[in-house]
Amino acid sequence: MSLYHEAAQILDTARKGGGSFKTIVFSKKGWKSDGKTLFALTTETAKWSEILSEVIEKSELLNIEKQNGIALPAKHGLALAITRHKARLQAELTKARLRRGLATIEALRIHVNGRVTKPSHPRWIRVNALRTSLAEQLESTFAGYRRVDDLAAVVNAGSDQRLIYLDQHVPDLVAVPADCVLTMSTAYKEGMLLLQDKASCFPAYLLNPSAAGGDVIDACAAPGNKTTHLAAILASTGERSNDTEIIACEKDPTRSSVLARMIKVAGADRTVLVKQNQDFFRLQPDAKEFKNVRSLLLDPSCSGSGIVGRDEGGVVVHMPNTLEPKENAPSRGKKRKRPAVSVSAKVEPTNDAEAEEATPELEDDKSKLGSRLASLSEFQLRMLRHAMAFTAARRITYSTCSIYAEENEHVVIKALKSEVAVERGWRIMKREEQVDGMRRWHKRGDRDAVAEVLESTDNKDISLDAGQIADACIRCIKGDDDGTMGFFVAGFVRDDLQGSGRSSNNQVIANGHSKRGNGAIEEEEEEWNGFDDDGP
Ligand SMILES: C[S@@+](CC[C@H](N)C(=O)[O-])C[C@H]1O[C@@H](n2cnc3c(N)ncnc32)[C@H](O)[C@@H]1O
Repeated sequence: MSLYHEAAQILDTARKGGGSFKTIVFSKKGWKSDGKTLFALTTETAKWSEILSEVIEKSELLNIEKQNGIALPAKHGLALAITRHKARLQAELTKARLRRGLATIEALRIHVNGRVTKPSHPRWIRVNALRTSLAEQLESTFAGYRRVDDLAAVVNAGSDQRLIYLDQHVPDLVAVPADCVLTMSTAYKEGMLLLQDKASCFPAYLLNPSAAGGDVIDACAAPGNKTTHLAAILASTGERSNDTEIIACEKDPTRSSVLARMIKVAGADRTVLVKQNQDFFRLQPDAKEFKNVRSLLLDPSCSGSGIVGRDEGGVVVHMPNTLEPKENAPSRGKKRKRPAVSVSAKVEPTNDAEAEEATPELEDDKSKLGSRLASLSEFQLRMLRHAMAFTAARRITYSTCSIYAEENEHVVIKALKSEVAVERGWRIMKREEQVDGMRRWHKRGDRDAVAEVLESTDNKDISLDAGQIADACIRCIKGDDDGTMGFFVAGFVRDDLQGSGRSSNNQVIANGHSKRGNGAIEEEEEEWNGFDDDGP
């Protein structure tokens, strides 16, 4: 039975946002079951989970089989419990099929598989203002597309429908059905179109670099989605002085060369100074080179928990409503030591030996996640404090593609309370101070998460309350109707600043040595295959 218990654990972890099935299954060693079998079983179960949940709910199986999931004495197999209710379950399956207007079980199977291959996510495309314009692309690449005013129409489009939705928050951003293949188009290959999730466009847009003037540092830049977006914003405002520079840092050597290539393909190399293999922490905030840095974009490594899993086609794991564990419900089984665990990992183990194994693994995963989040958030906070130390800086955005408050609201509050923030007068960028589209964006920070850290210590240096700070933070929720990945962004501003001079080099620095020359990186020309969204 360990296959089913292990699959249940994986489904439960995925349901709680713990990553894609592929990541959960293959990043862990020590499963008793074969990894490929586990992967196949969990993805199939997830696909069918909507139908299964409906059938289980309507058959009231869980009310009959106790409140807390299917609990079985050791002598029963799980199959026997299901067999006992076979007629009831079959009747509900038939009803579920008929509710969907499907004549046969084969048609239902095709329907389920069809839903999976069609993700509930549009394909977001940023039109790169450095190379083209939205109007130009609507008349060329998207000439055969029908414009719609409803994102849902794009998400639910059939595979042969060519629809386009112009985003209402971020300029130059469009959505098309996920199965529209644009990677073969000339516009894509020439860097006019960039595949970038809507949420991932928020940081550069919120930073609004022209508002502060001066140079901009992108501290964690590869593969370069946000760097090229910054460059495009500067170009489209028409306010860019020839001197304004974006300094893009990337620590990882492999990702550094990807960044350099993206900058070039996107046509941002006249504005962007790429610092390859550069650790942001090693930049001296008071160095002459950075005396004109007014804005910093921080998009550091994070848990990546907001990224929409691609391996299972955006499958959501559904659970029957009646399965929510009831805390005081009695558990079954003679020697059970813990309350029943119901399935998504909620089928109880059929014998006590398995119960002893299954539960600690769940606890172990939780504690592993906890320590991972603790070290990530410590690193993220250090990044923010370092950014706040740049002498002339007056705007910062901090973002993650994480769903966890530990990496988001908690980091924001700790940064606001830090010595450097207090000394230099950094405060949160209030909602009313944000650029139009971000001010209008409806999903804001988690007030309870803000309050948890804000109210735990002395707050004399923070004038806003938890509600105001949460409202200043921006969130995107993975898998909801907005069609974005899970994301978080907050802005920081500092008011009392004197201006200073500026530098004007377009150069590439590799391994700390600068190579001057039109910003171009001398490397062999490869065919441009573009980038997907940024990873964790
Ligand atoms: C979430 S990704 C950035 C995605 C990027 N902003 C984009 O939109 O395309 C984080 C990046 O930060 C880099 N990184 C991590 N620590 C760093 C450090 N100390 N200095 C500079 N880069 C760092 C990682 O190698 C990774 O490429």
